[in-house]
Amino acid sequence: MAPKSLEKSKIRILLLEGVHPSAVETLRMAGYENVEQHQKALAPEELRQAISDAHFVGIRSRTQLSEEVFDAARKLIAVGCFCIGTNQVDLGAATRRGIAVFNAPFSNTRSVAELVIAEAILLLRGVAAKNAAAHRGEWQKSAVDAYEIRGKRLGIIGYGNIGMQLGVIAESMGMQVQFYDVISKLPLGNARQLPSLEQLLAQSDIVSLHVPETRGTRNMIAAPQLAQMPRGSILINASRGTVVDIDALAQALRDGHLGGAGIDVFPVEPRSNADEFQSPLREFDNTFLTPHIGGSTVEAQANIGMEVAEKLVRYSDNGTTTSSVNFPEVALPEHEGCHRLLHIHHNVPGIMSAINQTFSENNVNVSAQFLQTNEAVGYVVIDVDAEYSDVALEKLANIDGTIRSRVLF
Ligand SMILES: NC(=O)c1ccc[n+]([C@@H]2O[C@H](COP(=O)([O-])OP(=O)(O)OC[C@H]3O[C@@H](n4cnc5c(N)ncnc54)[C@H](O)[C@@H]3O)[C@@H](O)[C@H]2O)c1
Ligand SMILES: O=C(O)[C@H](O)COP(=O)(O)O
Repeated sequence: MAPKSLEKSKIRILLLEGVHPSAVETLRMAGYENVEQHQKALAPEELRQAISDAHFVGIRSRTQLSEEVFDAARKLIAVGCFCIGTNQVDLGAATRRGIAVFNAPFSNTRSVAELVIAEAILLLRGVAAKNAAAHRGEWQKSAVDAYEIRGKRLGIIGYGNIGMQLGVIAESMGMQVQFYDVISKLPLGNARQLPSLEQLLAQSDIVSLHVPETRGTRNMIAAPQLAQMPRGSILINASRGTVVDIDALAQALRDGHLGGAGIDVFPVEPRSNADEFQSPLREFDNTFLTPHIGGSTVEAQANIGMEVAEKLVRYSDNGTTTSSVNFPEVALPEHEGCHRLLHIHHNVPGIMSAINQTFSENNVNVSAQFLQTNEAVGYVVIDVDAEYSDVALEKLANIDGTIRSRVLF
């Protein structure tokens, strides 16, 4: 028997890692009351247990949703990443199971850019080291190696949402902004795109990283790249910990080649605030080491809570996938007066004709149809008269290439 539209009270939502209360409020306002919240990431076994009967899960950057975890998540319909990065989710595994993944691509960008600007100012003034010394009772009043940021060259690696915003703020403070990106990007203000990473590194006083975690960005800043940076320059990384070779950075600081660093993300981060933070960078006074808080402001978290919860609600209520990171994007109208069938299938030829043929053979009256595909999956949404939805859903579920189907009413 084909599955029925679930009552909202039966839709179980699991929120991990202290997702902001604005998410719960947004879900409740939309009628979703069955929400289980955890302030921390769960250990792997606990996670598999907790996710086993969840229809939606909300995570931040710490929870790893691997193939194994998805295997345990038998009822999962969608994942909400209440953050920007989605590298913690095996997107291929989610897609193969017909699980949509959403994130919040904009809500914490300003918070990251502000932190980077603050660190750039304080590192160029030598404040990190002078502050650490003062805490030990040392008085280091001196103008040696203390600079304004005005007129200095800021090199941004990854000119996306955060990189662009950072560039605009930095330019308003008098910095010369240049960037390197794998894609040609329209520069904002007077920013300049440089053709190679080497050029950017060699020509910047401060380098700030804003790339995602991918195979191509792994250790993109290692010993050879650090050597290309001018003596006394500053490195800031608030992107992902895998992007910088931390041992090579420690060596560059030890040698005095770099003037300082601001590092917010680490190759290995403590699982919780109760665990010790271990890093070869702890010995250096001229570094800011922050616990992955680039996006951790009250404003950002509240906005992210609302933004991602709204996306989950829209997907659950009417099938809209706008801004999904792994699903074809379909923005759908209301479906009052009819039943809506959602069909997620492998993107292979013949599926649409099979659907249309079986509907026509069974006299299913279709009032609207929406289709979008990406290279992996097709997503077709079909509005039918209520009396046909049982038979239509059953037929849909049996079409070759079907990953998943459900009905909304
Ligand atoms: N520290 C934090 O708390 C925090 C907060 C938010 C985001 N982040 C991280 O910052 C990253 C960037 O965020 P965003 O919103 O600007 O992302 P974005 O997708 O808008 O921009 C990323 C940019 O990097 C470019 N890029 C990708 N690979 C590259 C490469 N090998 N070399 C040069 N450029 C490359 C892309 O073309 C794109 O322009 C996120 O993926 C996330 O991992 C961290
Ligand atoms: O990807 C992000 O948005 C950041 O890394 C923030 O992650 P967090 O929500 O775990 O702080």
